[in-house]
Amino acid sequence: MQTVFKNALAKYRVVFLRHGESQWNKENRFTGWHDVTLSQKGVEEAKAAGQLLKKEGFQFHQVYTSVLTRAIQTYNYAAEEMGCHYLPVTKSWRLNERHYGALQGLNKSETAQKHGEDQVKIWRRSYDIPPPPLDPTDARNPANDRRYADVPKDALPLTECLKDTVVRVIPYWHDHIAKDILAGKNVLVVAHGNSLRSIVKYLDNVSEKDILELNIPTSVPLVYEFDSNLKSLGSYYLGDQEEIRRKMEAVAKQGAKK
Ligand SMILES: O=C(O)[C@H](O)COP(=O)(O)O
Repeated sequence: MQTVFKNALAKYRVVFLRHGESQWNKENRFTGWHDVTLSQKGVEEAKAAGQLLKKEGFQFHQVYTSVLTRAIQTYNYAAEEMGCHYLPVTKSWRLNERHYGALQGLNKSETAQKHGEDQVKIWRRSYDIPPPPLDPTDARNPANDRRYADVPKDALPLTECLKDTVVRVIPYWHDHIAKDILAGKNVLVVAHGNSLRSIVKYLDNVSEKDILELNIPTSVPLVYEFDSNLKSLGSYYLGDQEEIRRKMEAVAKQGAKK
């Protein structure tokens, strides 16, 4: 079974999926490029996303993930449910979460307690204000991680604002993902809250002000439909809309004081 487009003018579509809850999402810690695994709840969320995509008749030709374990695991658990482990999976650092700089590892509520909720919202959601950077001598500098050995050193971040994330993600969208979609492939992109916010900002031309309020829930398939020129005709989340609203609100509240 193949699902029909919601918009009668649509020619293409893509499905985006934020990874399921990770161990550090569970502990409410800034994660960024730190590599953590899914929590048990995250595993269940990933499986549920796979079941939902299967039930709705989605079939894919090509998958993209970041090079972070939580996104790769999410695809693997979802693929188990969809019976599509055979699909080609392209992994790129360009789809990684936004680098959270020196905030990585800190608890979000405790950080709000210390620096104020407004400051934490700026660090989490502003378009062009990055969190404090990692010291280049910090062992967590991505240059020390062999998974980035092929990435030019000057492209590896020590912190990123959303604008920086847009700069690394959108060329990848054009050079790889969009080309596959235009070639008629059904594509699934499994990535992260902020790498997906950067794509949504680009596709829907969201203003720098409005992007502040955009929160992407864990492991809920987000479907975009496009016309023949890959212009967005709208998007929708699959699943129980009330539950999805609650999940988005929960993401927004992670930066609240205890
Ligand atoms: O990197 C992280 O901490 C999360 O995955 C995304 O966090 P945010 O919703 O606080 O930006």
